[in-house]
Amino acid sequence: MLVNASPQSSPSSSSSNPTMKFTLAFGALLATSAAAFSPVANRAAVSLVSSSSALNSFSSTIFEVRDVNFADTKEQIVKGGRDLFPLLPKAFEGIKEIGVIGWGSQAPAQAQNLRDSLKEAGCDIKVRIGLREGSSSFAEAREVGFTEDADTLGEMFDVIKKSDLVMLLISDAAQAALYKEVFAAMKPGATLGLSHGFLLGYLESIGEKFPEDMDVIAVCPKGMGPSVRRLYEQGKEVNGAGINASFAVHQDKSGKATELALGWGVALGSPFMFETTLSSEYRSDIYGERGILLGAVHGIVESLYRRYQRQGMTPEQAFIESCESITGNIVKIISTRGIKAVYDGLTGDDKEVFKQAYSASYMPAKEILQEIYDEVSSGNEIRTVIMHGKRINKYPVGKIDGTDTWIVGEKVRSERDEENIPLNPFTAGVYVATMMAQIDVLLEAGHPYSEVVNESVIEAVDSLCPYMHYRGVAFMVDNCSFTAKTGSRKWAPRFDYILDQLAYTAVDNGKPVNEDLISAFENHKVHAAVEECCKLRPTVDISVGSASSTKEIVIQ
Ligand SMILES: NC(=O)C1=CN([C@@H]2O[C@H](COP(=O)(O)OP(=O)(O)OC[C@H]3O[C@@H](n4cnc5c(N)ncnc54)[C@H](OP(=O)(O)O)[C@@H]3O)[C@@H](O)[C@H]2O)C=CC1
Ligand SMILES: CC[C@](O)(C(C)=O)C(=O)O
Ligand SMILES: [Mg+2]
Ligand SMILES: [Mg+2]
Repeated sequence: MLVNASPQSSPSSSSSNPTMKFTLAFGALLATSAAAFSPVANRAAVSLVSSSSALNSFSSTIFEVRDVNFADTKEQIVKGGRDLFPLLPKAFEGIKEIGVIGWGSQAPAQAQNLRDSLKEAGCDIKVRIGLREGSSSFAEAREVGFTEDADTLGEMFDVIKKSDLVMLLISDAAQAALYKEVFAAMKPGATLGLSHGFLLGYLESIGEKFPEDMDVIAVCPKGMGPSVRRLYEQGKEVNGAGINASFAVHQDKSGKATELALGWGVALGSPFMFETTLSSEYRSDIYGERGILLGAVHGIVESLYRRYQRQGMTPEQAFIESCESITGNIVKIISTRGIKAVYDGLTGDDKEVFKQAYSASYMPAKEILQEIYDEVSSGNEIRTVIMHGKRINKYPVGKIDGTDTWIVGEKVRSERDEENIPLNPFTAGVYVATMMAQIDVLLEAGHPYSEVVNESVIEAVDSLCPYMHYRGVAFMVDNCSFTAKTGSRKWAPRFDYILDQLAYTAVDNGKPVNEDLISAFENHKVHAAVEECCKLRPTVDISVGSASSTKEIVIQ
């Protein structure tokens, strides 16, 4: 968990004054025109890949590439499923050793899923874990069968040297600090595999690139590590249960990079894979986790919990009407029937309350969300994460569930009557407005529906909120990446304050409902896209409560 990843100490710095170089590079990034921050515009700028210079033009000779209509847009996807495991030997052709580097949230899940899937497919590929010397994670990796004796566990650079595919799953801040050594250790012809676009964002910010003689791919699960493992295990009973993943082919020297990326996604158990670029991925991912996935939902719950008590509810009832209403009712409706079903299910006064809350919350939430998107696109948020990595030894991340809200919440959870959790229409209006504002910012920036819906809807309802429901907010946030933990802690209070200060006061002062906003919501194209995405995966309630070989992080 601890990183010491300062740009100053980075071996990458070629300038005699690395701090200055870092600052100047970000300055240059900020000075670039707004158009260049659009993922579509940026695609051309960063793409070194001939075959995927435009999205939705990939092909595969191994997996079926399907056209789907997300709202009014045609996109290409590859559907996953265990029935495709027999195709894995072909997709992983030429790969004999896979090095999974790190043991945070993703690595335990991805390494175990890959090992199981490749074995089931009859592939003779070794999956080996690489960790920094002295890492406390050695013991945890051994517990699930990766051992030095079997030569499936070792020091990270030793593992990197032997691997044909290096899955770099150490924290993003550590990737930024160590990338030069990692590239230098990789053997000729090996592929670099990422689960995030962060490293590209960092390299661009300092005017550097990936070495041009290697394949660079990413498979980015749109859900936290424990859910990637748990749903994979459930997929043994329900074919196709899993976490969707985006994939990016950034460099394709071998001509085999797309097949390998798709094979990796299938082996993880993803119900479907959709194409992105590293640039589009890091913008949407870093943004989404600061928004409705983690930061915004935390801020919404805190602000509503206080509001409902001010209105006379007991702390327990206030928690039920805020947090429980979201995690135990609203997200379940969204997961099975879509966002609009929450609204369609309301009648009479409840519908009016929803409209008031929605109409008052949409713009304040969108203001913060747009600010987050701009901070990510400009490189500022990447810089925040790297600077946080530098401070972390002195100021470790603290617990976020020691407050009254979450202590009361623990009691409520222990006494919960799952069948009778209310759907509070005010809570629903605030939550849905924030989700819609997040969707609109991404669509306005040019992200494809597949990315927008996964990063704003499916991940929230299928992967993250179920953990907040059963284990509380800290469990949800702290099983996410270091990048996400940093951002959620930074932005949650901004949502809390702006909703309290602007949205709830507007309602209390009798501001009329903005009918244009409501009509835009009712007729939004995203509803059709959500419906289509949901058809592509079985509706499975994640078994968060059951025992599993999943690593789960609890900060003491
Ligand atoms: N969390 C998630 O669910 C998701 C994460 N991702 C991406 O996956 C990647 C991995 O993230 P995640 O699994 O969350 O892990 P974390 O961000 O929590 O990072 C933890 C891992 O990084 C290692 N690490 C930290 N500093 C160093 C260092 N200086 N040298 C070597 N290793 C170091 C830790 O080692 P040690 O074990 O020794 O402490 C640990 O294994 C990131 O790119 C992230 O953005 C993508 C999708 C979802
Ligand atoms: C939502 C957080 C995440 O992006 C994720 C689980 O996908 C992360 O960085 O952990
Ligand atoms: Mg993330
Ligand atoms: Mg993510």
